[in-house]
Amino acid sequence: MDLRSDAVVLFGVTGDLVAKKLFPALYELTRRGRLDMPVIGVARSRWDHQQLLTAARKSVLEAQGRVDDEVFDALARNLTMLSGDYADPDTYQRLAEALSAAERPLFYLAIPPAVFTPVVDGLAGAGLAARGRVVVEKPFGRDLATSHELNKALRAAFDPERIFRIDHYLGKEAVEGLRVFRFANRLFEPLWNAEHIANIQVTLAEGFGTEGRAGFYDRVGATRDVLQNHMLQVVALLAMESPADAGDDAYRAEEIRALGQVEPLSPATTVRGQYAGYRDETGVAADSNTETFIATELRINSPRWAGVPFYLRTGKLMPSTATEVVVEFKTPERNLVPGADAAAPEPNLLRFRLGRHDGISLSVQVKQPGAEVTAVPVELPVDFDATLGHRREAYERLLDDALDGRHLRFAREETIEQEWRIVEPVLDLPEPVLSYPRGSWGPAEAQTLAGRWHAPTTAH
Ligand SMILES: NC(=O)C1=CN([C@@H]2O[C@H](COP(=O)(O)OP(=O)(O)OC[C@H]3O[C@@H](n4cnc5c(N)ncnc54)[C@H](OP(=O)(O)O)[C@@H]3O)[C@@H](O)[C@H]2O)C=CC1
Ligand SMILES: O=C1O[C@H](COP(=O)(O)O)[C@@H](O)[C@H](O)[C@H]1O
Repeated sequence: MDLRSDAVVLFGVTGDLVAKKLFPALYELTRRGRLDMPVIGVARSRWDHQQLLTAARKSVLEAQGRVDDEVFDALARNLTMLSGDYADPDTYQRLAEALSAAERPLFYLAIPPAVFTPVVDGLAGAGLAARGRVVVEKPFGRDLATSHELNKALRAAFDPERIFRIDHYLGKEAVEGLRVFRFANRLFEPLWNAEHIANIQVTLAEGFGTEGRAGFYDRVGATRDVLQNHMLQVVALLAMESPADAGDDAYRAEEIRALGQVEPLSPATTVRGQYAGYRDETGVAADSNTETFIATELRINSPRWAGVPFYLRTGKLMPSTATEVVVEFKTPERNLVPGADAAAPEPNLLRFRLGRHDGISLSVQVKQPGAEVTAVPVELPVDFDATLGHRREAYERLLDDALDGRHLRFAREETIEQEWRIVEPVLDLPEPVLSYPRGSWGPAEAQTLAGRWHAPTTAH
């Protein structure tokens, strides 16, 4: 492993991501003795030191419900603020002075994608890129062509080994756990194919709207925000073949191969929606055609998945907040035991809950009590919090990894390129988005796409 970084620079320290995820991650790393180094917050806003500390404390309090003063004071001693314009070379000169004692700073770009390249250029101009690592947030570019351009700009400034492309779903224990479920259980592997699986559904539902990020969101939309990255990453883990060995490179190679077999999405089997009232939000264009919801059907050209649709849907202001995969198995070849009301028995459903209350459940048929022999589904649930105890948050794990120069849980360039290739046909479609009521599962047209969507079981 490479030497650990010895300073952190957070570009966009006044922003939503830092408030929601990065301050709590820094606090937790401090608690565990993993962050005794300078942390410099950079922004255009002219925050003083006290404003920075107030924001950091507030965000820890909101994330955890309490603040341990001893831990927070240790973090606060390392925090400093640097305000400046990203187009002004003076900003980077002042940063270079502040980092004069740091040999391996980590630069975290928690800023809108449009500013990634100017900041990378600024760091290179001040001689900071040569000895630093850079963490780039998603979405990585706006499409395949711009992701190539961004890679070019990053590679011109940073050694490839020092570039870390975040897809924070890779840092989630439950998402990483898909790999364990698939390859550490003999039970399901013989069934994991078109012969036994009817369809696979992935839902990333959010019960909230743009939460003050509408200006950013309106330029991005649901496809670029989460479908292109988080959801396709989950699909890759579900669909991949077993790797040649247990090494990380072998796993990543299989993921890339699986994505390479995914057909580009088709507008004909895609429904885009926008929640009612979205255009009235500050920062949203009055005639915005940005989708806050997308549902689509994905197909994989491989013997394992021939004829098996993967249905994906994501949206803001849905009935609940949940990220869930449902694997729907085919029903028995012969219908010997009817389900309720003499209908065919329900299919077995294997659910992976990947959100905050993560876990797994499997529905199986058991005998309905009574004189008749009929089937009724029951759930075999596992709740990870209750069974496995507390696990670290994704951003804490990823920040820790990046500080150590560990790439395992970061997205590869080829993965991101495949993801853009897959979504490209449904980006910026000219057809008007369909309006949907707040708190619904999107436009009516999306309801029939999957035949029958399985609603997530978690609401939190
Ligand atoms: N928020 C989230 O939940 C998540 C965000 N991300 C990604 O993280 C990155 C940051 O997201 P988020 O924090 O939500 O973004 P914000 O919209 O909150 O922006 C972050 C900061 O960037 C600065 N900024 C805004 N616009 C510009 C601009 N045009 N030029 C220069 N600076 C600007 C602002 O600070 P100031 O004006 O003070 O300089 C702002 O506080 C994005 O790439 C996003 O995709 C990824 C996962 C989740
Ligand atoms: O990257 C993003 O992800 C979050 C959802 O992440 P989760 O860990 O809460 O499931 C989403 O809300 C945000 O819009 C997007 O930028």
